[in-house]
Amino acid sequence: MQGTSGHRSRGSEEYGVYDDAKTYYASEERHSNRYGVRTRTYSQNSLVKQLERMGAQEPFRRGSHDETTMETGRRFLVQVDATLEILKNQEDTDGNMQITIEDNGPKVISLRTAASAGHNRFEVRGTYMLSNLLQELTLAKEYGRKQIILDEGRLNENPVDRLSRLIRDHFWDGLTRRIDASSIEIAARDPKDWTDDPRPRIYVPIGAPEQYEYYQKVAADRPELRLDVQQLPEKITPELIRDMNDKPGLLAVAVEKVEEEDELGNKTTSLKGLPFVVPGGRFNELYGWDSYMESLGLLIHERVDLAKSMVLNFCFCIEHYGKILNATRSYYLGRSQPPFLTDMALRVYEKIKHEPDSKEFLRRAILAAIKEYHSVWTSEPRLDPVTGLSRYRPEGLGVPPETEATHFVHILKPYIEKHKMEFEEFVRAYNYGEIKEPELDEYFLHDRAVRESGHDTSYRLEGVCADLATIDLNSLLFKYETDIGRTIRSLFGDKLVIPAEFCQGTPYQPGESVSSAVWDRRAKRRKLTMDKLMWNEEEGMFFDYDTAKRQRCTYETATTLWALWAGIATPKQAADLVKKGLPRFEMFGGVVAGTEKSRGAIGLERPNRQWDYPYGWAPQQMLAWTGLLRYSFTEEAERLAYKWLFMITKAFVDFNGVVVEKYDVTRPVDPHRVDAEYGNQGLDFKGVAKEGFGWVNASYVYGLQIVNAHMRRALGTLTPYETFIRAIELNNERALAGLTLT
Ligand SMILES: OC[C@H]1O[C@H](O[C@H]2O[C@H](CO)[C@@H](O)[C@H](O)[C@H]2O)[C@H](O)[C@@H](O)[C@@H]1O
Ligand SMILES: [Ca+2]
Repeated sequence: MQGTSGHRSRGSEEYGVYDDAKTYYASEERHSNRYGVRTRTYSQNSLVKQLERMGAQEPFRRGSHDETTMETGRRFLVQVDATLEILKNQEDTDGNMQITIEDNGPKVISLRTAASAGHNRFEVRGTYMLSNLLQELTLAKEYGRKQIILDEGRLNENPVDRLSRLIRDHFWDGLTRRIDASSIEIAARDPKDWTDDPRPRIYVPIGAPEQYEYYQKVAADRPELRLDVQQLPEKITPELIRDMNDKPGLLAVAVEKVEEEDELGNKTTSLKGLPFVVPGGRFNELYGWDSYMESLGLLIHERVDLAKSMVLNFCFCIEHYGKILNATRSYYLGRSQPPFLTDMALRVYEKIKHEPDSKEFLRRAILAAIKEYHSVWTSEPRLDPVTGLSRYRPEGLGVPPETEATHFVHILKPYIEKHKMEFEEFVRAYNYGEIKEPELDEYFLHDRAVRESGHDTSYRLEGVCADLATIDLNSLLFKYETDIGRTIRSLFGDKLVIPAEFCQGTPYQPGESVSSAVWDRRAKRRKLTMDKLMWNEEEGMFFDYDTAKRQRCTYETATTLWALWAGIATPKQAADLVKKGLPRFEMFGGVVAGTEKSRGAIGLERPNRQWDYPYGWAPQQMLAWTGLLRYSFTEEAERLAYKWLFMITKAFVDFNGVVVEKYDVTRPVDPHRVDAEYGNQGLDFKGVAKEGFGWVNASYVYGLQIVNAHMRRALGTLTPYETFIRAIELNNERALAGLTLT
């Protein structure tokens, strides 16, 4: 059985070229038996074959036929340490442990062939193959191999296949966490913990006493972990969240009961954490909207277990913390993130509906979403009582502790100078109300809202976010309303009873039942209000609405396309959005977060913000594609997906397998280079990338389902979109000219 993909069967002497690293490198036999081992190739996966099919020249010399056949492929006999040394000294000329197009080595290394018992040599050429060699050798070394028999197929693999395979077999597992004795030290690690003693710490809600007991036992059994276990009080206040800044920690999520047996056969019950996928890099906890995006990729890869358990973790968060959290760390307790629970639960349900407990799973998720809808999104302060629209407006106190150290320096500098204090001294005094600065209070009210919006940060939102009924949030709530209504009607006989534990913060009494009609009315009302206040007929786009100034905003944001995803646009509005709106956001690498005009001039005093032009983010792409398809704009969805996938694949090929958090979608050569705010995540690896970045991984596999087969092949040969489309048009013209009608 091959890792998680499971699509290869193997006889005792036959191995898969594309086995996951563990299967490939853990086998002693495969790498010692030079002659007995047969390796299957998947010729359709080979870059060589792709090039041949296109009539293009191979970028490297092929060896003699006695050493390679289409059946087996060429194999190399490689001494791991020595070859790694040569690669590093000769090819990694800038010494960053990656081989990229920026290295100036000779770009060629000669390897011994396995079939000649190391007698003959064959040259491996070019950045892509050499960087794949570096990646493979780094993995081989990690598995303790001194010598390997390496399939050439792993070096010249079609890059689309290689990246999809890495995501499926490696990246998801690399990003999966579980909060229990098996790996709590990994889940608890927090690169954003800037305190002097960043020890592992877990906060357990008052309603989960078994978990509190369990983690205390883990701490006692394994003192070397220095695990600090704390129980949260029942009421979580802004003051409490602020006080926890000195002792930041992980927040407990859902667990399941499991039976364990010791050596003597005694059975005991223990707890096992429900797994979740983290975004990656500095973000090592369960995030709100990242999880939804990740689940789209996980479901394609048949990792339903993971997507399902993330839904259950969200239910736990709503039940115990009152909301789906921005993420599960103490400093995120006061705020949420863009809500996607209903769509996520329905997609999981689609996959598991044949299972006996699937209806119960969906019922719990919908009940949790109803509670979240009322108690978080449509009650004050997030609700604007005048319009009935909602805003990102979380509660909190003081300066968010998790950002990079320099993030607020330019904001706080005048106040620090005014009070003649050191930076940290001022932050403390301000956080604890010893210094009153109402203007700063206002700034941080909006800053918290920006972070809740997921779009942290952007000039669209800075200094105003808590007042904005954004097109994104209100589209998402419209989707909640329609999803909840439809689910109650079609799956629960138009009657859903609200149990006591889901009533708090809602208008319902325990045992009261709800029907779909009220949800249909809510959706209808929201749509009418959004049409009236947010739609600009002339511009052909929805805009945010400022509930304080009572006026429509003018910042052009890609979130206008979320109206398509949610299904809130009429067919005419959708056509306008595509005709007038979309061209403003379409760049070389896909959809940009906002337009250059709206961002305005940037400079030393007004630095770049990561959710503005020229940056593009995975969720914006995925929602745009899905929305366009929903309204049958197939060509546009395919084109945008192609551009995004091309940019990611090209960076992956040219930069040693890199997959990052966000991209500069206007930059064809090195789009992964983003220096705004905390920089990019996913860049920091030695030799081989192990995780990619959660939502970009998902966008890659999701996007590959959007483009057609022809496009997928063209992506594999790194054909830029313009070249691809010209070839298609030429072909069409020829076909048209040759068409004879009888
Ligand atoms: O530490 C700074 C901020 O980091 C997070 O925001 C960014 O990463 C998140 C995880 O991928 C993502 O959900 C968000 O859209 C990004 O902007 C965090 O969510 C912020 O609250 C935090 O202040
Ligand atoms: Ca390098």
